[in-house]
Amino acid sequence: MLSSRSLTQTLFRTAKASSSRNAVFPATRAMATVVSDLFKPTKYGGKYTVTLIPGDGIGAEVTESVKTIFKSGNVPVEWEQVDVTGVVTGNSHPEELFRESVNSLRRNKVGLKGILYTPVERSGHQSFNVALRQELDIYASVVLIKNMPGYVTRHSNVDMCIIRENTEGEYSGLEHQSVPGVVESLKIVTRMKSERISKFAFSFATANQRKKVTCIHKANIMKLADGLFRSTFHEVAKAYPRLEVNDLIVDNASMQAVSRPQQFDVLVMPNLYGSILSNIGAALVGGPGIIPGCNMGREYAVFEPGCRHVGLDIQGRDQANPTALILSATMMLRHLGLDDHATRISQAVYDVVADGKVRTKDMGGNSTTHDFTNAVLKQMERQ
Ligand SMILES: NC(=O)C1=CN([C@@H]2O[C@H](COP(=O)(O)OP(=O)(O)OC[C@H]3O[C@@H](n4cnc5c(N)ncnc54)[C@H](O)[C@@H]3O)[C@@H](O)[C@H]2O)C=CC1
Ligand SMILES: O=C(O)CCC(=O)C(=O)O
Ligand SMILES: [Mg+2]
Repeated sequence: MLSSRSLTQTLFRTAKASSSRNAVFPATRAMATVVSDLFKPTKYGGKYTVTLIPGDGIGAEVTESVKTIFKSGNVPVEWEQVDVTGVVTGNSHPEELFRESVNSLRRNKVGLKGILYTPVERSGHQSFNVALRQELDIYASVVLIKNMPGYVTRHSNVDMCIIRENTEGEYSGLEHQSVPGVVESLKIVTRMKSERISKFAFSFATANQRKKVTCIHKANIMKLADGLFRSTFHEVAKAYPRLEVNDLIVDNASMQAVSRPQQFDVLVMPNLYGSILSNIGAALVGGPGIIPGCNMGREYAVFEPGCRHVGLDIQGRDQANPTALILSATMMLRHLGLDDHATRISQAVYDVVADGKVRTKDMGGNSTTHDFTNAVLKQMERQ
């Protein structure tokens, strides 16, 4: 097994800024440029087998988009699809399918995933999304928040990377009612996991020629838990004297993110703050439909939309923006060393968005998921 040192050294080695056409959205490329000597997924018959979890809500529709694009682009990937769902109905066996998805990911080491629904009201139903991250120890969530060329939003020049501890913190799932009316919810923070995610963030920043790493916390209130996260971060920072380092309380960071997001470069934080800031960040540059993401560990990598939205309200309407999943899929291709395929597809997506004629509703247009997919296919043919 590779050490976490070799992991972070090999993970994200690429230039942040580039004027080349293929680097229109360089940060996404940077995030995804994973030198694939890390997990060495196996090719059978010239193809990689990748676990595919479409997920609930809009999952089936955006997954279909990716499948169509991969097929048309002759991408050497064979899907092993597991239709695990968080929606509980009378006849389904959600636990069995969940186990099947974990086993498939253990075999293949790489997965592409939509989002699984977690009912708010139902007690005793743990989030499969969270359980998957914990079981596979895919501890680093990486989400890039960057303006898409040609798509104008309130802020320009936003380019920040949110690195989020993915396996503990507020998502530990340890809650109990001590006596009726009194609930204790445990937030677990460990030195080991704080150190590991901090090292990941610094290595990522170094490999991508980024300048600054900011730790986000609430150590003024959670003095022990976030205090440990923050002090561990500063301890790790000593090994990276070339990087500018600071820390910020999460409340202030949220305000700064909506008023002056350009000040942020790489941010590292505990689990829940990562979820909230990823959502704030998405809103800054175009919404959850365009933000790709990945979950990285020492042995496995699972790529999924960075904002992790289910989209139950628009399920089955051909309305979802598939960009977030397509770009997550191109990150996965770079992880597999299939850079040419990745660039061809991601460039087509950026061109379609920049052109502005085919845009889904969330981006102010009237086009359907199918329209967008077809526009990407046409653009790929033109290249
Ligand atoms: N409710 C759940 O089961 C889960 C929730 N979460 C977390 O909770 C937060 C809130 O989740 P929900 O309330 O379920 O949000 P949601 O899934 O209802 O999404 C919020 C809004 O964004 C829209 N949207 C999302 N993805 C889109 C796309 N690709 N194209 C077009 N429109 C899109 C949806 O239609 C919806 O109007 C998320 O940020 C996520 O991190 C994460 C996993 C599961
Ligand atoms: O899995 C869920 O239901 C919620 C998880 C979440 O908020 C996230 O992954 O950002
Ligand atoms: Mg979330």
